[in-house]
Amino acid sequence: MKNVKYNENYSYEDVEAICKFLLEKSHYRPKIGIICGSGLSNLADILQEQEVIAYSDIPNFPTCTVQGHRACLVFGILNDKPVICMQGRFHKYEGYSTSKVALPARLMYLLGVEIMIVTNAAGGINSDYDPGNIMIIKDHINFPGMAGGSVLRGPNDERFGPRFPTMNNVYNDKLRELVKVAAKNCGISNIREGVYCFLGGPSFETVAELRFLKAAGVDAVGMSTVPEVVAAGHCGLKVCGLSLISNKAIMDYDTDDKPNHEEVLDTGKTSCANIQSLVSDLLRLIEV
Ligand SMILES: O=P(O)(O)O[C@@H]1C[C@H](O)[C@@H](CO)O1
Ligand code: HPA
Repeated sequence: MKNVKYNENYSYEDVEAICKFLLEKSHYRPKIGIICGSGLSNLADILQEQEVIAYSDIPNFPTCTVQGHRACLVFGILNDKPVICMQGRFHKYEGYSTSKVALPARLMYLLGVEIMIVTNAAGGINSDYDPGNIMIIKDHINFPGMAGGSVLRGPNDERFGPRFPTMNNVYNDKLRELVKVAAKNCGISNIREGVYCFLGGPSFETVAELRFLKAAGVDAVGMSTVPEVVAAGHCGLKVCGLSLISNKAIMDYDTDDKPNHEEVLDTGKTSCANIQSLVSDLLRLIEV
């Protein structure tokens, strides 16, 4: 068990101090930020002229407790654009405070990032989805948020954003269109677009829960991303969300199949090249 601090609150000044540390360490001033999901840390491997900083070397920065999250922050160049890439996120189910889960988005905002590309591994609920498919997130259902567990719960610091931010078009429509163009350019034919549902985890869903989500219009289910997206929308970042369908959700009682984290990580390995080329071409297309 790592010696992890779970409950610290990250005030504006705390995020600012981390930002200042990074700006002193790196000459990069990225306008695009990437968060790598489970098993997707190798997305950062495509950055050139890398400056890698371990989370453990950043004062007052959280660590990752989940396998498949490398816990490094990578600055570099992708298709001539400076980028910051976080190899590992902080999930609510790890026991972290809401402000810690919001930290990646808020840090990117203070660093001057304008576009946040957020990735995750997710279970495919839509019966047309197969492991290895990439789903462009069109919208989300924030189950914990709908029940009072929003990442924005608590006193609002107006320096990050307003008390009542809109989430309309939070998954920016222009970026979604660019991903489709990039997919075509890369020969990725099985690109999907759908609704991602955030659940608290860490247990995988029951068959009854999955059937409920399917009836509610959910295409893919996961345990992350939405808190970061809500925090990003709060501070006015444009967001592009990509789910790698790592496994098919098991909606049947008559099977011994079970979802598991190893399968999630394995799909990350086998689909890495596709995600890398997609994100790389997306960056070429983005104008910032
Ligand atoms: O960080 P992400 O959402 O990519 O990770 C998913 C959700 C759980 O953390 C884990 C389950 O295997 O993968
Ligand atoms: N359910 C929830 N989260 C997930 C899954 C899943 O099937 N796969 C990857 N993350």
